[in-house]
Amino acid sequence: MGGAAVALLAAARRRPATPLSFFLPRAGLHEAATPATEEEKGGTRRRRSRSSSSRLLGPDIPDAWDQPPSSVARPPPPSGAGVDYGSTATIIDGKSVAEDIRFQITEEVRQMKNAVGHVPGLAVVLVGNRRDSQSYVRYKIKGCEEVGIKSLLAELPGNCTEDEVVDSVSRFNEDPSIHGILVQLPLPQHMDEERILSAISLGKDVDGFHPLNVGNLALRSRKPLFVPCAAKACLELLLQSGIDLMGKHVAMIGRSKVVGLPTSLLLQRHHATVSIIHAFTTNPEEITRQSDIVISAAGVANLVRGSWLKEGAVVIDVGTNPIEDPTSDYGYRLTGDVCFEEAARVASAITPVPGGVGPVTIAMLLANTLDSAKLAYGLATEPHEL
Ligand SMILES: NC(=O)C1=CN([C@@H]2O[C@H](COP(=O)(O)OP(=O)(O)OC[C@H]3O[C@@H](n4cnc5c(N)ncnc54)[C@H](OP(=O)(O)O)[C@@H]3O)[C@@H](O)[C@H]2O)C=CC1
Ligand SMILES: Nc1nc(=O)c2c([nH]1)NC[C@@H]1CN(c3ccc(C(=O)N[C@@H](CCC(=O)O)C(=O)O)cc3)C=[N+]21
Repeated sequence: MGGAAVALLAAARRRPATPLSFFLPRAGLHEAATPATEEEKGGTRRRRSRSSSSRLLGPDIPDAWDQPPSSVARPPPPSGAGVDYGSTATIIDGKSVAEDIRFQITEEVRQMKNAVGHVPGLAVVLVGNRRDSQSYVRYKIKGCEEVGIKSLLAELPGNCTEDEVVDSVSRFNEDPSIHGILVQLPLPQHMDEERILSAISLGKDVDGFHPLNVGNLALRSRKPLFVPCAAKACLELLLQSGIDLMGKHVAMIGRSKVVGLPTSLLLQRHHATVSIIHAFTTNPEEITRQSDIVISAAGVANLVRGSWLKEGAVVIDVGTNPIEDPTSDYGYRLTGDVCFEEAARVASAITPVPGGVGPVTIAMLLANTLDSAKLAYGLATEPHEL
């Protein structure tokens, strides 16, 4: 049986800059299934890209570690209304990439059901009632439904105890129909995130946040069972866009466990030269301006301006930031870390928000869950190549 999305990474690694050919014959089907975006409907269709935390400083670390400079949203750039930005960048279509991955997963789930009589199972643990977390969990469950993966949701109140969360994780650890467990982050402040994430059985850690999976991702001689989904999504979008990473200079903005750290590690496994920018970095613009690829996961709207980019750079915008928008039904809309209109004038390719990294992150969660089930049912003997 062919690998899931992860196998794509492997294929692309062997043949860098080569389009991922087994997706291509489905172009017709894809066109039929994908409704036109608002932009496309408006007749301004852009080119699609189809070609394809541990204490590092020891115990005497200053308190300042926990008090980064305030990272509030930057003031928005001047309104772009009516201005011709002369955008030339290829828009990397994450929705379409995600759809292709889900198609492949659906087929593999069907084959699994025929072969062993079981489908993969994902359990999601949601603590508290943050609206953004509830939405993200909904997307994950909807994604499971679309590809035939069984999903279970454990919802706990925000004032529950840490032990109750660990108990919930333990029950899923023991359930043989569950192959992936995801604890939605952030957890309420009174909880020890590290303890809860470490309670997830290594073989079911489809988020890839277990310290052993993170450590194995960092070590060249080792292979993690699972790589965090947002990191895989960034790599997938770059590789599917035909971008060869070997020797490329990548600026990674953010160093969190969820995005920045694993992405920087995965990029190094693909032989990129990685500069990590964080809240204490004094010269972020200088670093990004020297970079062939800029990946931003700071959670700060409008952080990356057009002037931060080298001509022709590739921009992957992971940031998903709600900003007030009285014209929207909900009173807010999502925007990335990158000032899109400015960046699109300078970059050669860029991911939009929404519709860029996000949908691919969800698809990667489904891929990791499928991979876990394959290992559990003896349909694969070791993790995919990264
Ligand atoms: N599209 C997707 O699939 C996903 C999107 N996201 C989005 O990505 C963004 C980041 O998420 P996450 O990593 O969980 O967030 P965290 O808040 O955990 O991490 C943010 C990182 O950005 C750094 N940072 C903050 N402000 C600045 C700044 N002004 N300049 C440079 N670096 C800065 C921080 O530095 P320091 O370490 O010094 O504090 C930190 O390393 C959010 O918008 C989130 O919603 C997240 C996951 C998936
Ligand atoms: N244990 C855990 N694992 C995670 O992977 C994890 C997490 N906790 N906590 C929160 C962050 C955030 N995250 C996103 C996933 C998908 C979209 C996504 O699909 N975004 C859509 C927008 C959807 C909309 O319109 O609301 C898009 O960009 O097109 C966004 C953000 C995963 N995270």
